[in-house]
Formats: sequence, structure tokens, C-alpha cells
Amino acid sequence: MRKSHGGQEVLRDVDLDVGRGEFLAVMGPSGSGKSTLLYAMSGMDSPSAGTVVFDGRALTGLSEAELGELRLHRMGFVFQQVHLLRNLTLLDNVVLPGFLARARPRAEVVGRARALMAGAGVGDLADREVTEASGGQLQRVGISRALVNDPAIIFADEPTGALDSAAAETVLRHLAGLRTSGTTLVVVTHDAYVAAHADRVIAMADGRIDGELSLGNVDPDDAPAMANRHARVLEWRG
Ligand SMILES: Nc1ncnc2c1ncn2[C@@H]1O[C@H](COP(=O)(O)OP(=O)(O)OP(=O)(O)O)[C@@H](O)[C@H]1O
Repeated sequence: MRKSHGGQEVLRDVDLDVGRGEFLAVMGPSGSGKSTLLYAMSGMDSPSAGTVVFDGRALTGLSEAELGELRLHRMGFVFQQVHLLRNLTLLDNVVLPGFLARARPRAEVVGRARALMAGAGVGDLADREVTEASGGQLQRVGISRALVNDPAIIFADEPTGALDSAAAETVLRHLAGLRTSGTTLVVVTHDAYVAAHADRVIAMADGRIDGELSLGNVDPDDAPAMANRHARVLEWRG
């Protein structure tokens, strides 16, 4: 796959398979193409050449409406800034994509939203407003929202970038724990500690995949040691 912006090649010869239930971390310096790769993989932007195949379907062949449906039902998105709606309670924010999808009865969506929030450790904040929760709590609400339609894959761009280290750790453990339910995770991060929780890390440089590490399942308690290892390997390769 390739992607150009205004004549400049931002992704070059990117060839990548992500397995179901895999946690893939994407690292690399600023401007190396990480976000562009995430947008192309999720169909938010189309590649200039090549294809992205998701669930056996080429995204490039789909209309905007079909892509919108696919994103709503099969994909979840988590960003550095959570972008929750301020005039709704936190529970209503989580529920909203479930109502929009119209795939389940409303009571079932609300039940699922409450269960996801409880699982993320923010169940008791259901009736609060956006201004009444911390950044780490809001990010876990955002993850619950991303999961409400039971997506096959979560795309996250610097999900812990705006958090202090304790909040980042809670969010990270929650994200990494999603693998047990078979959810695939693609996480763009600058943080080697985040990457230490992944099954596989790719390092981007100049729009190319410049290095790759396969880690298998890492014991989160070994994360600090793994983070050091990653940092060294990625530095060496980059
Ligand atoms: N819409 C756009 N129009 C023009 N150039 C773009 C556009 N989007 C990205 N770029 C350029 O593509 C390159 C890669 O950008 P991208 O945001 O993917 O990098 P990144 O690795 O995610 O960086 P960061 O870590 O700073 O977010 C950069 O040189 C950027 O300026």
C-alpha cells in the first residue's frame, strides 16, 4: 500500500497483516506515517495505491455509506482526546453508537454499555457529565464507547498520550485485556511502555515499516523490563 499527500509519498510499500485477536503496536518518530497508516487501515482515508482488506472485503471497493456502516458496526476508535459529548451523561455517550447502529434493542445496548463501563472501572460514573471525571476515567469511557457495538478491531491513536503514568497504566491494562475477548487492537504510540503490552511492534520510519518485533503474550508485570528492551531495539533499528 502507498499513500501520497500533494505529491509527497507518506506511506511507501507498506505490506502488513494483522491477525484476529492480535495487539499490534505502531511506533516511530513524528511524521513517519503512523497516523496515516491507521487512517488507511480503518478506511478513514484511502491509499493512493494498493488495497486494504478487512474481514475479507477490500475497503477500496466500498462506497462512503458502506464504509460508514462498516466503521460503526465492526470498528472502534480511540484517540488521544476522547471527544465525548458534553451535553450527555457518560453513559449516554457510550450508548449513542449502539443506538445509531440499530442492531440491538435499546435496553440491551444500555445494559451492554453499563457492563462495559463497569468492566473498565468507571461503572459508578454513568450519570456524571464529562466535566466530572478525570482524563483517565474519560479515556476508559471512550474505550467503552468504542466497544459498544462489539467491534472486531479497535484502532487507537496515542490512547495514553494525554494521561499521567498511573492513569495510562490503568487504561493500558484495560486495552490489553480486551484481547481475551478476541478483539484485535492496532495502537499507535510513542510510548515503549505501551508497546511492551503488545504481541507485535512495528517501527515506522519515513513511511516504511523499518523494523518488527514479535513478542507473544507479555506478562504485564514484566512491562518495565520489556519497555527497556523495546526502546533499545527500536532505537537500534531506527
Ligand atoms: N492531509 C495531509 N496533507 C498533507 N500532508 C499530510 C497529511 N497528513 C499527513 N501528512 C504528512 O504525512 C507525513 C506523515 O504524517 P503522520 O501524521 O502519518 O505521521 P505520524 O507518524 O503519525 O506523526 P505524529 O507522531 O507526529 O502524529 C507527515 O510528513 C505529514 O506532514
